[in-house]
Amino acid sequence: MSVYAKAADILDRLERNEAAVKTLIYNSGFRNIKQLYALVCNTLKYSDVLEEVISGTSLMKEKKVKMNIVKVLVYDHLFGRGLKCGGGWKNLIMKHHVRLQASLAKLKVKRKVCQNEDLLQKSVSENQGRPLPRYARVNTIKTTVEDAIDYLKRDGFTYQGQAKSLEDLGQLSGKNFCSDLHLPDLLVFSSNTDLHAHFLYQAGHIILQDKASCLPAYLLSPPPGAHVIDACAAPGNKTSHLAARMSNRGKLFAFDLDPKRLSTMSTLLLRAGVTCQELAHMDFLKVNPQDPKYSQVEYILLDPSCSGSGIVGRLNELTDNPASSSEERLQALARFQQLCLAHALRFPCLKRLVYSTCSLHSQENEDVVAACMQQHEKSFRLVALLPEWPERGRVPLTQCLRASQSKMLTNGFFVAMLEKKDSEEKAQTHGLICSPASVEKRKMDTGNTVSKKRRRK
Ligand SMILES: C[S@@+](CC[C@H](N)C(=O)[O-])C[C@H]1O[C@@H](n2cnc3c(N)ncnc32)[C@H](O)[C@@H]1O
Repeated sequence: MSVYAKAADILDRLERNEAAVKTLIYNSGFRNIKQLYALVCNTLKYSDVLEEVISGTSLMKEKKVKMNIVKVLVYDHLFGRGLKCGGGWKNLIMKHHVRLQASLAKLKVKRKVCQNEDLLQKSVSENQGRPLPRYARVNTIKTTVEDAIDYLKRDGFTYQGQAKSLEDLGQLSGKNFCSDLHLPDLLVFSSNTDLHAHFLYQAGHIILQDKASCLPAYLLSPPPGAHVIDACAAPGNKTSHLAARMSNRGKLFAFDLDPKRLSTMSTLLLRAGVTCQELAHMDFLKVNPQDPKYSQVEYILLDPSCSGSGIVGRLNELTDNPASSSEERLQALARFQQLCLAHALRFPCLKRLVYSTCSLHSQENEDVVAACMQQHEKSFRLVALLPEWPERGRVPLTQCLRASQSKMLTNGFFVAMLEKKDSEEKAQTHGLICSPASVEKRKMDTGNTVSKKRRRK
């Protein structure tokens, strides 16, 4: 039986509640379990998207076709690796190819997204448990926080002032909104607020960005006029945030390997009024740190590809499978992340670097940073970040920050900041690091073993 027939059969059985997905797959007797697992799980994740796309065509009016076989075929055709079959099924899909593409494009316009993945996240997150508040970062290149608040008030929203606790964020309802308690340019709305059609978003005055993903540029905090690298930049929310921190002055070199994501990024930066960027379709690992072009680069933001396990609504129970977060895959990602981090530290004038992921796995977070620090501890220190942020990196790396849905009402996230030891400009000057007293207190609270070792020395 082909993988498509097998996957459709498993979807039928799931609908009949015959067993859990993993059980059905492992008991299927199919030779390539990994391939089958990926196809079934991805079809499930895209299920409502697929149904809507298919309903925009006359595919289901064809004789003897059933929904689940059509779903797996359309999944692979539109979102997967392309159909790996011939004969009747391929002919069927190809006959409806143009309609399918048109229906997909229509759905993207309707949901106001550019990427297939965004379609997925939106559809999945809408069906998930406790919803997160909605965050909007005020784009200070185009407006001020005060003007954005005034505009929203005139538009029927009720401003509640600055939040005093995380509970204030979780309790927002209706058209109430507030300023965030940690990040100064961030406004917080109730979970059912959709600002995609709002003038402030359409005009680039606000950027709809999860709170945790605002941390890297906020913490790196390059001053106006600085030379900065955004190493893995697309689709560019953090790039536009960096530009705002730089008051749109200086040089912002942004690299990405994916041309489609880069083109989305150009649109996003244009809307945000960013002009200090220089985008390059390039492998960051091949960017030469000795190139005179980068001789003044003092700040690097490194937000490399990761497992994405922190994204709320990714159906973690499904993605926790051999195809997506196997130890093998995590190790490959961690190797790539380590290479990027080591490469970034080769830029001769680097003063400060922020490393971030939207992963929950310590293999991609603390382990990557700890391995790098072992190699570079003579020249770089790990900066202890935001004393008021309660969720910390896992011991011993409590200088770093973590964020999670349950504790911080954000997507799962990790941030570390490395600073050159002889750097004249200290993060302290930006008020972004812990005072010595609060670091000491946290060391005592967490039993920071690194600090203990240092003390022993
Ligand atoms: C987590 S995403 C970055 C998100 C982005 N920082 C933002 O906030 O919008 C990781 C990006 O790294 C890019 N990437 C992966 N490998 C790369 C490499 N070797 N060089 C440059 N970019 C790379 C991917 O195409 C992807 O767009």
